[in-house]
Amino acid sequence: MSESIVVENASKRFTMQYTKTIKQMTIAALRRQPLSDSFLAVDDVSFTVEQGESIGLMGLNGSGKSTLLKLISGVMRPDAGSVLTRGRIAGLIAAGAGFHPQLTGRENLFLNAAILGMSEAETKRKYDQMVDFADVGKFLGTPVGHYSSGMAARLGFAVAAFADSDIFLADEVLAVGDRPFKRKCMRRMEEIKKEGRTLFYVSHAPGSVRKMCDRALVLVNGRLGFDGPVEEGLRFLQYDDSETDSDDDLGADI
Ligand SMILES: Nc1ncnc2c1ncn2[C@@H]1O[C@H](COP(=O)(O)OP(=O)(O)OP(=O)(O)O)[C@@H](O)[C@H]1O
Repeated sequence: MSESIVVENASKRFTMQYTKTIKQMTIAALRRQPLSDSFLAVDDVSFTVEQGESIGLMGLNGSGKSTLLKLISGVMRPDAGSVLTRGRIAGLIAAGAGFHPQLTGRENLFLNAAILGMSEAETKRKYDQMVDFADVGKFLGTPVGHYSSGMAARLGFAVAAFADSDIFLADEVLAVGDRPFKRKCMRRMEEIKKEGRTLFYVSHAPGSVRKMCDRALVLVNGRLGFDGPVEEGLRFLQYDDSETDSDDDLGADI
């Protein structure tokens, strides 16, 4: 096996600005209140993923999952440490990310495919599969700015899911999709996994992580609190099966 993702002591710091106007800054300075504060959204995180592994990235809201995914996808750079990836990366990090609101769904499909490194010929070859999967019907000719968040997610996921990639990242894409679409996404991710691609899947739903992933990473306030088997990760998180959310049975029905 070869290494697919190597994250070494990666940290990402964000700054929160408490004051916006000069007046607010002056008042804060006179009161000796801080003008801003910074914190580590990802704090000294290290792990290695082998090609073909399926990772479930879990953790409470605000624990740094999306930020870590952005570091892996290259959308953000770490302030310290390093993030190395091997091969092509595809995935959906946020619904509508990378879409141009004034371009139609069809135009955005070609644009997104090009951003993911697909040639025009490759996109044309996979066009029908992508359009079938997105299933946005007559809205394919409508500007994406008029799409609902679920529709934008469908189109984004469809392009990413059929692009050739070595690493597939999925962050909360399933959060905005309706139930049949979520099920379809889960089935497609199963296929992606079987194709030997590395899967990095952010989820709060134990059922789908159990079904999809062979390893769990759990972030706690930006730090890697757990790295190991999924069941142990769920126990670490203290996720109780009796209070599973509505997405959970999706893991069982695919
Ligand atoms: N661009 C940014 N600027 C400042 N703070 C940010 C930025 N992006 C995220 N944060 C903050 O960093 C922390 C981690 O956010 P992140 O979105 O990575 O968490 P998460 O684990 O994905 O949360 P959730 O489960 O709610 O999606 C949060 O406190 C968030 O407010």
